[in-house]
Amino acid sequence: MIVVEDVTIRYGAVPAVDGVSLTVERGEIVGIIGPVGSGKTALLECVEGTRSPDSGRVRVGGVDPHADRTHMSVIAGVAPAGVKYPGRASVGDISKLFAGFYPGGIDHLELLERFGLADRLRRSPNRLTPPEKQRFALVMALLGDPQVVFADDLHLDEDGIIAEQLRRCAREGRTILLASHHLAEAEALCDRVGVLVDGGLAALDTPWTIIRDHAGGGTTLADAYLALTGEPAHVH
Ligand SMILES: Nc1ncnc2c1ncn2[C@@H]1O[C@H](COP(=O)(O)OP(=O)(O)OP(=O)(O)O)[C@@H](O)[C@H]1O
Repeated sequence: MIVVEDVTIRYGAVPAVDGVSLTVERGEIVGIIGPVGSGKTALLECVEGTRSPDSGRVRVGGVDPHADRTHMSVIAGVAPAGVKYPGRASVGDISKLFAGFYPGGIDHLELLERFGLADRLRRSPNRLTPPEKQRFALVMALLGDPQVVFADDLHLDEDGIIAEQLRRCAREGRTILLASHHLAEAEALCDRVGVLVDGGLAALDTPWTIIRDHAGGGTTLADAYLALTGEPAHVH
C-alpha cells in the first residue's frame, strides 16, 4: 500500500531524510521512532504528499501522493496534531461538519463512541485532555473511511483505547503509518518498527527482531533504541 524508495529530503546541506526505503502492506501497522530531529515528520510529510522528496520515489495505493492530491484525499486520513479549533465549536459540531465532506464515510457519532468520546460531544476540542485530543484527531482522520491512516507524533493513551482502535483499523484492512516517541506502546502496537537515526533507517523490522538483534541482552524496544540511537527514550 505504501512504497518509499530511496527517499532523500534536504532542508540544508545535511539531509533530513537520507536514502530511506520501506514498504507497508495493506492492513499493517508500521511505526517510525527516532530522536527529535531524526526526520520522522519529514518522511511522513512525503508519504502524506504534503511535500515531495528531493530524490527517490513514493507511492501510496499506487499513486504519487504529492502529485495526486485528489486521490489521496479519498484514500488517506491524517490525524491532525496541535490543531486549535474555533472557540465555540464543539467535538460534536466539528466532527459532524467534517463528516459532511465524506459521503459514504463512517458515522461521526459511531467513531466518537469507539474512541471513548461520546460524552464529550458538547466540549470544545481545545478543552479535551491530551489523550482525548489524540483520540479526537484519530476520529477526524477516520471520518472519510480511509484505506491509509497517518499519525505523526502519535501519543498513546494509558487506557489503551487508541491502540485497541488502531488494531481494529488494521483488522478492517486499513494501513497505518505512524511516528511516535512512545516506545513501549509502539512495541506492543506495531507490526514493524523503523528506527530513524540522522535521517537514515538504522533498523526496520518486527519489534521482537529489533530487540533480539540490537538490545544487547535487553528485553525491550527502549533497550534497542538506546543502543541504536545512543539516546534514552524521550517522551514529550
Ligand atoms: N521547514 C524546515 N526548514 C529547515 N529545516 C527543517 C525544516 N523542517 C525540519 N527541518 C530539519 O530537518 C530535520 C528533521 O526534522 P523532522 O521534523 O523531520 O524530525 P522529527 O524526527 O520529526 O523530530 P520530532 O521528534 O521533533 O518530531 C531536523 O534537523 C530539522 O531541524
